[in-house]
Amino acid sequence: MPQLEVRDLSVEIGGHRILSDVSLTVPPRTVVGLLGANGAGKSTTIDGIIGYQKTVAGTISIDGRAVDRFGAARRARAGITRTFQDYLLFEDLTVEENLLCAAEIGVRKILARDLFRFGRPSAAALETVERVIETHGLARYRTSRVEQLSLGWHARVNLARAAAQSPRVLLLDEPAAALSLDARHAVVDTITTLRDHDGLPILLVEHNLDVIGAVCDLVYILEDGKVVASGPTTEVLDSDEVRAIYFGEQPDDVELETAGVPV
Ligand SMILES: Nc1ncnc2c1ncn2[C@@H]1O[C@H](COP(=O)(O)OP(=O)(O)OP(=O)(O)O)[C@@H](O)[C@H]1O
Repeated sequence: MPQLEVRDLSVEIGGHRILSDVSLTVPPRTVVGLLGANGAGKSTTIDGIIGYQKTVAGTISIDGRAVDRFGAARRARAGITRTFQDYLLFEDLTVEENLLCAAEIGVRKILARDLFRFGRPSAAALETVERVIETHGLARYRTSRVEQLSLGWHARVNLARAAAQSPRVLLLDEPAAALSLDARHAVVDTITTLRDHDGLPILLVEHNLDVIGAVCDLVYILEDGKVVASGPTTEVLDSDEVRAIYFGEQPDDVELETAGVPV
């Protein structure tokens, strides 16, 4: 089972240090929350891991295999898959077709732009799509165009599409942002399935503490581009130090609702 290891990752943008020596481990079958106030460096960490953001120092490995010298495309082929806060689904294609595109990319180790080269879907991709539809309860919407679906179902399809790519490591960037309570529950269900059924290591950037409490086994707290606390979720979130740093409030004076961003 794969594990993601990030050691001493540092990023500079325009001469400013944005991340300083960020280290984190995402074990298999584990959801690790990456938390912090706006501007703490969460998205930059994800961008650094996928190879989208140049790093000035640090190592990244999957299951002991270093990938930090790879470009973004090769890291994707090595199994690092991310989702975006903007879902970037193909709205005019069906759920099944969206999943098929992702599955084909995963099976053939190609980029999205190369999809048009292949006339017929591969048997392996079709099989993957069936598995994902079944696992993530998408059967009744398989032939619906994504544009016909509610925001909650967009969120589910977005996560299922990542699963269809057969990742070895999943990086989820605020999958529950701007969703209703019901839709957030759907996201929690889907992430739980990705962890328990697919056994994936999952790094989750999230602000909503209900979602964090429901799915994160471990959390890391970032502040000004540095890890300032880490450990089991309740232990970290309940510590006076983290409550003071992260919520900007005094101990015993904190309502655990949101972490700096409106629900
Ligand atoms: N391309 C860029 N140019 C200049 N500064 C940047 C750039 N990208 C990020 N930053 C800065 O780096 C810091 C970290 O940004 P980042 O987006 O990683 O934070 P975040 O924790 O993901 O915040 P949010 O929760 O708002 O998404 C911020 O101060 C941001 O302004």
